[in-house]
Amino acid sequence: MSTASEIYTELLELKTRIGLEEISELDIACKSTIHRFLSNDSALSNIPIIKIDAVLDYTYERINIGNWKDVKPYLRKTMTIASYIKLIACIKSIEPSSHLDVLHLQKLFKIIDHGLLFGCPIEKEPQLLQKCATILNKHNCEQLTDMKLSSSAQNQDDIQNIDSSCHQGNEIIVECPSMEYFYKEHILTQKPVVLTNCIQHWPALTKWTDQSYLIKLAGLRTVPVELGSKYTDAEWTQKLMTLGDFIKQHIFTTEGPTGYLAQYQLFDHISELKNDICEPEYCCFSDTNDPVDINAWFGPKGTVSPLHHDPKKNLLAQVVGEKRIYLFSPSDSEFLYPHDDELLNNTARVDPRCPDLELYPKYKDAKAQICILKPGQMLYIPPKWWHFVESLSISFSVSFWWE
Ligand SMILES: O=C(O)CCC(=O)C(=O)O
Ligand SMILES: [Fe+2]
Repeated sequence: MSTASEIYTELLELKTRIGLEEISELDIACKSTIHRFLSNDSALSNIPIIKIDAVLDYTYERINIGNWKDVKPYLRKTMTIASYIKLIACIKSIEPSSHLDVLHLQKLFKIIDHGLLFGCPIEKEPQLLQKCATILNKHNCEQLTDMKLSSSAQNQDDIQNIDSSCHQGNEIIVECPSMEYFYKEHILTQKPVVLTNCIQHWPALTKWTDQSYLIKLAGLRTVPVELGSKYTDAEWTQKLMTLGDFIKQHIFTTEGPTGYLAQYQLFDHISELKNDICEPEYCCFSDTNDPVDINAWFGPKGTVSPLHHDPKKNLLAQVVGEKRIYLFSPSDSEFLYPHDDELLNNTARVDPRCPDLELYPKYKDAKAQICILKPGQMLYIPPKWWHFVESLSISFSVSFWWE
């Protein structure tokens, strides 16, 4: 295990990758704090943490005023750079010959994750904060193995123990189709399909069934979690917590509100996890050069994504556990009673598990395709197809959205 001073040295090497051009619009006082750090090795000891905190507080406030999409990139870049400086300053304040303990690591990962959640990549080193996290992880993985889980055997069983009487519905399953077949039969015709045998090689398929692997790799990392049974409920909310706390409080207990790490770009945040998955080749059938949006969906048994549709093509890969999915064609929209509200008009009012035919009589004309997605399978959901997703066990899925 490395000493604080060795880690400090390694982290400091990344400093040369930071340029000031990208934050030239920044307020002069903040800029001078950052500039002092960048221009002189020894200057760091002269910058009290309180000054860096002031830059972080100022930037955080500016970022959180108004609409997220209107935030100026220089503010989010400042958040990234100031988080890096704070990280360096914090390590510098630890006795150089000592080893980092869990409390140190907790504090340091909080700084990195705050920067990743509110900042954005800087040009010359888009992976700046991810690299810092990798450096800390590499040197200190042993520390994290001690974080014991209070998992009961029963909950572990939850991963595998599915009611085998669930019928397979009327979906089609195709074994690893050729690129040509998939393009002609599914992309062009916009027909959903369950694909088997396409992701068998993913390390995630074996690694992620072991929660202690996720805890060891990323237990101290902060992630956003949705709380509440579904996003259409009034009491639904979101919270930031560490992945370790999420696993302990929401994966291995059934008390309290359902927690769902849903629709989150976890692989941009924790880059080590990306090595466990692989972007499917079918995503190359694209009309743009935009990167594929990869999202994680990790939760206990009983998470529900209400009936909704998305604008992009989607391959939903099931890694751990099973999900029941109801699909409806876009031509069934009028039978599903979409909300009128602009924010929710891609979401239907009907719950296909127990449709209220008095309230929603036209639902009787809708044609559901139901499938149970199993580990190692991938469901292709064409753009605008309605889908309702319920987890039947502890579940980890990865979605690939592309245009
Ligand atoms: O798995 C889920 O809960 C929902 C997935 C979904 O809606 C999607 O991938 O677009
Ligand atoms: Fe969706």
